[in-house]
Amino acid sequence: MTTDVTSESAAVGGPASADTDLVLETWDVTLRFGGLTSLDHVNLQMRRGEILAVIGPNGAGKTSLFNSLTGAYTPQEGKIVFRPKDGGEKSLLGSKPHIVNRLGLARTFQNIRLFSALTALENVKIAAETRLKAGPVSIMLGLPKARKAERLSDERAHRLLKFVGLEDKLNEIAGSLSYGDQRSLEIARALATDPQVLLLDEPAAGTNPTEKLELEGLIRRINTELGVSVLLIEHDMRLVMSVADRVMVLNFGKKIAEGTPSEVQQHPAVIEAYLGSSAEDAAAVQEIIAEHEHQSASDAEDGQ
Ligand SMILES: Nc1ncnc2c1ncn2[C@@H]1O[C@H](COP(=O)(O)OP(=O)(O)OP(=O)(O)O)[C@@H](O)[C@H]1O
Repeated sequence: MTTDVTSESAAVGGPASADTDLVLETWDVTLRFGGLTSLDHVNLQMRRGEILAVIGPNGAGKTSLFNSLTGAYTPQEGKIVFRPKDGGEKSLLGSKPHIVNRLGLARTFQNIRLFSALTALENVKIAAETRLKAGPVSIMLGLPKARKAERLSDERAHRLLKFVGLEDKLNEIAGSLSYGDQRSLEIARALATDPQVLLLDEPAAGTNPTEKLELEGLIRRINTELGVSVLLIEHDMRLVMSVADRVMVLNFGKKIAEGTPSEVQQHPAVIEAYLGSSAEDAAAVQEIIAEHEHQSASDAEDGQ
């Protein structure tokens, strides 16, 4: 059974309430692979402008949810709706990934997918060019419209690479960059398509502590400076708890809890879900408990 720990639990699974501006919403999304139910009636409500984290033990269904939102998978049941900022709503269920991207959702992947033989700049320019109005013929003929589009995508790529901290590595081959830099490059490339929602699939995986701190700052700046809503899958609990406005927890394809980081980290169903899972997840639960104890100690001090 879903345990909602937000104060707005009545809204879960129902239609968008008039006073909540939801950018992305799912109703009862169910995805099956043969006899395995990877997502089981999942209701997601993402507010415009928020950083929403999706956590859960290995195999909980997090990537399946991302794949369903971005068109890589088509759930057998349910509804997925995106509400662009200029109004209206678009059904995403069954849409092709490039259509979903054009509508305003961009993602990164758990396993980095860059053009590893191209430079950092070229990787981002290719993504920026998907937003160009110039057609292939005008690009081939070098018509003024195409030259202008080329200049704009070049400027955009430079700006974004600076934004993610790769301005000194523009001309380095993507495959030769450090793991952390490749993750930043993937984020720049996703941002080049000008998304309203950015989906980050385990961006901290494989990064060192310094890179994690930089990533934390970057996610915040994407949210506040670029005004992009961020949906984040992450195993690193410290990062999740520090950066997310709200957290949704999946286990065995079901939503088991949802709320602010402090609400979720105190939730028995969340602790229970993580106990007995992989070593990585067991470490995560230790982080949750330690964070909670630290918070309780601070609250006690504040109360004195
Ligand atoms: N293409 C697929 N074919 C068959 N089963 C799949 C497929 N994709 C996901 N699954 C199954 O769905 C379940 C959820 O997997 P998913 O990758 O969504 O979990 P996750 O929470 O992202 O896990 P992790 O944290 O390990 O990445 C798993 O049992 C997985 O084996």
